[in-house]
This record gives sequence, structure tokens and C-alpha cells, in this order.
Amino acid sequence: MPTAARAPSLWLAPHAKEVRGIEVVPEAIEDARRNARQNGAAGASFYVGKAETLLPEWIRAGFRPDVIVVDPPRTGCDRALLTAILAAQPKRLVYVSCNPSTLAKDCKMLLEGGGFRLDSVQPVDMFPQTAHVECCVVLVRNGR
Ligand SMILES: C[S@@+](CC[C@H](N)C(=O)[O-])C[C@H]1O[C@@H](n2cnc3c(N)ncnc32)[C@H](O)[C@@H]1O
Repeated sequence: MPTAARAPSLWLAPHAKEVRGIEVVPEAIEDARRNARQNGAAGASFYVGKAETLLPEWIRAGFRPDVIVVDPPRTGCDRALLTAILAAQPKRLVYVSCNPSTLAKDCKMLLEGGGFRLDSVQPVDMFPQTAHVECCVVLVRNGR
């Protein structure tokens, strides 16, 4: 179960055999490892690198996650990451976004890539009185 690095990994760890977190900032990975130790999240491991580099490597090596969680910057996910997600065919993809336009663009590619259907879209008004909105989208594998 690869995820955005820190918070989601720790919440998910008790429910999964294995959780892998990816993050480009090394200090964030150190924090994640420390948090995992302090919270007894033994199945969580964390990797410094780009998700669009590491996930395709893992998929080529046979890694098949049940669930993928992404929480990208405002620019959205790299195309190579979306391609790797399509190849991995997880049962569920949870996409947390702070930019509805890149979220829509990435979901279009994922839905047109086949294999997924849209399950839910949940905006969260974390920044009242501003134009910003967080949004959580769940895509599920077709046939589920
Ligand atoms: C919106 S924040 C999400 C933070 C995340 N929820 C967490 O708990 O660590 C986006 C994060 O993606 C990281 N990031 C940016 N580009 C990345 C990439 N290509 N691969 C992996 N992480 C990336 C940023 O450093 C930032 O911490």
C-alpha cells in the first residue's frame, strides 16, 4: 500500500500487512520513520524519492498494492505516476488534492485509462472564506 508519506501511512498501518510511504524531502521521511517507531507502526516503511520513479520500479519488481493513496502538490501527479497506478491496478485509489483542476485532469486520465470507476468525491472546506478547497476522491477497480 504506497501512500503519501506521513500522516496517511500511520493511520493505514494497523489495517495493512505492509505500507510504503514515498516523499521527496528526506527530513519528512526521517519524521515519518520516527513517528512510525513512536506509534508502533511496524509494517510501515518510508522511502526518499519521486513517486513516479519508485512506484514503477516496485511494480516491475512484482509489487501489487491493494490500495494506493496519493496526496500530490498543487501541480498534481506526474504522468509516469498515473501510468504506474494504471499498471498496478489497485483495488482502490484514494486521491487527496488541494487543486480541483489538476485533480480533474488526473482523474480523467485514470478513468480513460480503463480499469477504474469513480466511487466518491468529497470536498472538505479546510480554508473557509478562501477559494481553496481540499478534495478526496476514491476510485475503485472496475467490477468491484
Ligand atoms: C500536499 S503535500 C502532502 C503531504 C503528505 N500528506 C504527508 O503527510 O506527508 C505534498 C507532498 O508531496 C511531496 N512531493 C512533491 N513531489 C513529489 C514526488 N514527485 N514524489 C513524492 N513526493 C513528492 C512534497 O514534498 C509534499 O510533502
